[in-house]
Amino acid sequence: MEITDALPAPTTTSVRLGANQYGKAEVRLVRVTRDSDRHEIEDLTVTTQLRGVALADSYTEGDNGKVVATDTQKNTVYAFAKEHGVGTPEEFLLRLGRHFTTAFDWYDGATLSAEQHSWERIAVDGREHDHSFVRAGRGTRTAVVQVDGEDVHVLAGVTDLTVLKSTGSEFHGFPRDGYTTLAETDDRILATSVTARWRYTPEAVAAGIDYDAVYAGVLDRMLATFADLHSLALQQTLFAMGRTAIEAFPEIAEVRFSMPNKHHFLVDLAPFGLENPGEVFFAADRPYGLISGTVVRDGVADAPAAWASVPAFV
Ligand SMILES: O=c1[nH]c(=O)c2[nH]c(=O)[nH]c2[nH]1
Repeated sequence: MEITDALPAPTTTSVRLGANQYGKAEVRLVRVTRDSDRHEIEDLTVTTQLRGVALADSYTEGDNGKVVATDTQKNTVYAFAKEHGVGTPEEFLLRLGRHFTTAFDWYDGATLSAEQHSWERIAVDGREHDHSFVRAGRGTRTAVVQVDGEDVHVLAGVTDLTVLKSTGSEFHGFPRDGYTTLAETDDRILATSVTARWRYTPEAVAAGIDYDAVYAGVLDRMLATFADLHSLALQQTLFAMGRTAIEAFPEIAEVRFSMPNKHHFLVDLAPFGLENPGEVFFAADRPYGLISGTVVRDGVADAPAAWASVPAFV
């Protein structure tokens, strides 16, 4: 049998384009308002979806004459954040929706959606910090108990403790080679999602620990240190956060951290005739720097059994 015999006979099947829409999904927008030393941050994930019968040709013929590029839609989100501010997600989306459907009158409709990521100011000594924030919810508390023969180890911790400071962070002085493009900076956003686990000393475990109180105290001190330390690198912030926990609580033997460096890139608004002096950022989700480290109280014995099967660093 020849191969051609196996092909179906030609038919008169016809197809048509059904419902469709297109746009940019999950535009990560962070807007810093820095009119005074007390910064405000607004953080949205925005999705634009545009529709119109006139768009059919783009699907059926490859005719892009009426296709406002999804890249343009993304730029519009950032430029509008600069030009008009953000405000409520509803009003921000209304502005975008009106723009797309009036500036390009062939669009019959649009679906604009947003998730708002809520931040609270970090409180330091009862005072709300001007430019350091923690995601509402303050992370998830974790605990591990290891029984190893007669020994009992207790690890406490937190994960997804997402923090951001809109200034008070620099990064420079790093080696440059032929592959280095990163610009040195003396003012950047520093943001991370802290995973920390701390081990209590066996003596403290035996004597009894007010686990709730230490957990709350460790979080308060770590957050205050994140807020107050003028950071030269996330590595430096990590060490200082571990140090403050160990200094404040004699029950703690060591702290292990994993901290993704959640990069925020300044959006280049110059092509749209707009300046961007540290106000509108693209919050990238990957790749991210991953900074891990352990801070250890001098003089305490190592306890490898405490960490068995617990990832040292995530
Ligand atoms: O705080 C930082 N530490 C790094 O090691 C690093 N590397 C990088 O590209 N940016 C940063 N930021």
